[in-house]
Amino acid sequence: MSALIARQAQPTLAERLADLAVQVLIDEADLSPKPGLVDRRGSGAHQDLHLGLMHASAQSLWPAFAAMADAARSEGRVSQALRETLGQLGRDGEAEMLRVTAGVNTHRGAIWALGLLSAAAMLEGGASAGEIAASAAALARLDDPAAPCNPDSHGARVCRRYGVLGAREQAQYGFPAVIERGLPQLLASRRAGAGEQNARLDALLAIMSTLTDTCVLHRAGLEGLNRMQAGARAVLDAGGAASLAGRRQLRALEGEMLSLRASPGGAADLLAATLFLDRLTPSLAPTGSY
Ligand SMILES: CC(C)(COP(=O)(O)OP(=O)(O)OC[C@H]1O[C@@H](n2cnc3c(N)ncnc32)[C@H](O[C@H]2O[C@H](COP(=O)(O)OP(=O)(O)OP(=O)(O)O)[C@@H](O)[C@H]2O)[C@@H]1O)[C@@H](O)C(=O)NCCC(=O)NCCS
Ligand SMILES: Nc1ncnc2[nH]cnc12
Repeated sequence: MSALIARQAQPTLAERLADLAVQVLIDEADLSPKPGLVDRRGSGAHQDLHLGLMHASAQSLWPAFAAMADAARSEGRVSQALRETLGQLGRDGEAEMLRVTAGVNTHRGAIWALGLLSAAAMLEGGASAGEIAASAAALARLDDPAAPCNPDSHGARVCRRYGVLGAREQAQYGFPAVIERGLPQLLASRRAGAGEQNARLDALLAIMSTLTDTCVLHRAGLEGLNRMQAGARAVLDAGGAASLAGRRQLRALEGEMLSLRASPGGAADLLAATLFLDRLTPSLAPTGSY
């Protein structure tokens, strides 16, 4: 093989970021047992979702993530022009997702979070998770005049009704659910020897314990949100997913979520964002690999 062909076969950084974004979506979907969510065991609280659809949806988003990271490479800094390009690419990604899933919303929140983080990771090569999240926040705070205002999205409706902050603000504040909850818990549970799957479940529960997840509010109201947060805290207080007592609490939480039809889709997206930053930070160096 000629040197030229060998060089062309090397994935670009934008392609590696897209690989990683898709991989963490698949890892999130596969992680089991997750309360109320689609996982390897089944569809959780959903009628129209299943694991194969989550995988197909994740794969369909690769071009959108690669294009967002590539746009950030071309622009080289946080700017209004980059924000507008990302908005268009995000909407194109959503359209492709809806085409592949025949209209089911599988990953709208994930496109938002991982799209911004992929672009920010490209801008902030070699930076810490907090710095990448801060750069994503700066992008999210810029207005996108071309964004269609949808006052009837589930998120917009419950934010108005309950006066809470949703996916938009989570990004604008620098992903506190990821930086202050998910990532520290993932690292702490790993350090305590929980095992990788249990550490990821603990990270999800840490996010659920404080997040105003608009998916849960939309389906189960404030009572559902309070029960989700308290139930997730109870699992962690009992020793986490790796402990027998924690598993008992996790089963109880799952029963409650299913009886309320509640699904923490926003927390699931932020777990994917946690896994993205976790795997990205040590590997952004030019020689690193995912
Ligand atoms: C700014 C946007 C995020 C749009 O926000 P908005 O709140 O108006 O819209 P929603 O349609 O509600 O989408 C927000 C999704 O974000 C996830 N989420 C929820 N709470 C939080 C939170 N506190 N923090 C972070 N993320 C959160 C959640 O996504 C997951 O749930 C989806 C399923 O939800 P839903 O459709 O409600 O599903 P069901 O209950 O199953 O419906 P029914 O069965 O009852 O019908 C699933 O997709 C998960 O991903 C929320 O859904 C942003 O999207 C935007 O403006 N995009 C435009 C493009 C752009 O500018 N992009 C920039 C670069 S990427
Ligand atoms: N595993 C999952 N189940 C249901 N909704 C989701 N949204 C993102 N991940 C999800």
